[in-house]
Amino acid sequence: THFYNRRRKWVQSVDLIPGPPALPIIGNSWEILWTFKTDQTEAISNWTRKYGSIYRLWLGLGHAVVVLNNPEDVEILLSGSKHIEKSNVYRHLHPWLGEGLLTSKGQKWHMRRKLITPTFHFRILDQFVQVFDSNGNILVEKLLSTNGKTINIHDFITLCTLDIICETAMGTKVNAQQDSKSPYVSAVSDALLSVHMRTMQPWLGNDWLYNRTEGSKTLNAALKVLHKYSREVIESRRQERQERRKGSVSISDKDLGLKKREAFLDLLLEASDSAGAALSDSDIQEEVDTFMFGGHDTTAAAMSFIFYNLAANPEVQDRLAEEVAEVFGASDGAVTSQDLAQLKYTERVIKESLRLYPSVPLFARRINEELPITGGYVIPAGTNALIACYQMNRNPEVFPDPEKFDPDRFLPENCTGRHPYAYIPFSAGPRNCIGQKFGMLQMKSTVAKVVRHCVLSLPRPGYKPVVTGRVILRAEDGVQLKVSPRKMTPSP
Ligand code: HEM
Repeated sequence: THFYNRRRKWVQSVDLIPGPPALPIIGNSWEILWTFKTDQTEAISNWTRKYGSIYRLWLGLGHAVVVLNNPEDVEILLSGSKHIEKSNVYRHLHPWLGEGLLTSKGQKWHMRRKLITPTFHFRILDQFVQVFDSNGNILVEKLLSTNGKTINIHDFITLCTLDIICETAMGTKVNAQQDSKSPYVSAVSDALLSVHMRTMQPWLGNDWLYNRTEGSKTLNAALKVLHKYSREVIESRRQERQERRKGSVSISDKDLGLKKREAFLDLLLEASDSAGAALSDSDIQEEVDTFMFGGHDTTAAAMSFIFYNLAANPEVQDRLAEEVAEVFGASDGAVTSQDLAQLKYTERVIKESLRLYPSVPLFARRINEELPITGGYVIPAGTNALIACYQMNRNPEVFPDPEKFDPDRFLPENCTGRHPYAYIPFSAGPRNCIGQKFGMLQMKSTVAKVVRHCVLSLPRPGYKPVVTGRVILRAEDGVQLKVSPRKMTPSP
């Protein structure tokens, strides 16, 4: 009776928050599954239009989630250090990422975040600019070799961002752009798809059921390849460091370029040695796998949509091309982070594209202690709070005419007065995206490189990719575009 009364009180406190009528046991999940097929984005957009800035959903089997769309509430949740635990859905990532930065909690997360933050210092990011640049050159070459045929540009960009993250996170080259059929590249794509599909089918949250599916077998096979690769890289790097300390290693000239640059992995090994917080190889593996996961699919999705927006808005593409020509002139010399810092319009284009197509459309926190928010509402302990970034970014009160692609929304003068939590594609507060600066720098470099050499156009007038909310925002059939060479303006 005691349990029943407590449960009843809890259900009542959740139901003080408005929301769609829910069926017994399956709650509102049927609406996602039947009415909206597998697209949570559409479902949440509909509910947001109907219920506004806060509403609750029953996800089935008594699980409740509170969706927050009001920047003030989002700030209350994210700015403090109390509610930093991720929601249960993130456990689908555990088989791949273990308890790395993205999925860990409590003391472990605090300790790791402190240890890893300095590895993203801008001086360290500077040394990656050359990696962005050289991989951008290969991307341009690959894009131009399509000779104006309609392509799914997302496939090309994913291989490029995978090459970049391997080189910067592990200091190794998988040459994905040159060898897209390699077992490593296929394993990344299989693992991503399996995780995406599991999150779309709530009943597969049950491990017993999931372990009997084909998806689980594909995931396990892919993880074997991925984990073996990162484990071997870590082992050999640790050994190399030890030998170097003993002064017995000689590096060939060919390797020198790659070795001189410290990858995140080297910095983690360094930090682990010097901070006295020795991390085991499997601790380091969790973090390296986390960078691999968080650091390439997000930027690939973002850039696919940026290129779509540029193709759909030729005047924006021309203006961006002008800026790139101004900064780089006819020079084909090495790009520096100072050059990239001058690309202000490019930066606004990226921000505006992330507004309409945020790579992480939803993120969620576990509420362990009741949280009072605005309007007299209280989010009860034992629920999850969901930040619906995709929907917040299309709120017409914050972004008038929200479907319009207008990079000037991010001119400094147009940002004044906008609530700082109204636009947070990289999340905000102590548990925000640690790779934000890295991601922005990489996107600026690649977008500028592509627009400098290519003209992007739509496959047919009025084409618009159909988005589907998975863990990372995707276009249903990829992002279809045509690429042709851009005539360089002759230097004066
Ligand atoms: C367009 C690019 C990117 C976007 C939009 C993005 C977005 C986000 C968001 C929204 C979160 C918070 C997720 C949550 O609360 O569950 C996050 C966390 C994280 N991101 Fe990114 N990200 C991007 C690029 C990157 C890159 C390039 C890296 C690594 C090199 C990275 C590594 C991480 C990590 C490790 C976390 C977890 C941080 C923590 O919990 O302490 N991200 N990202």
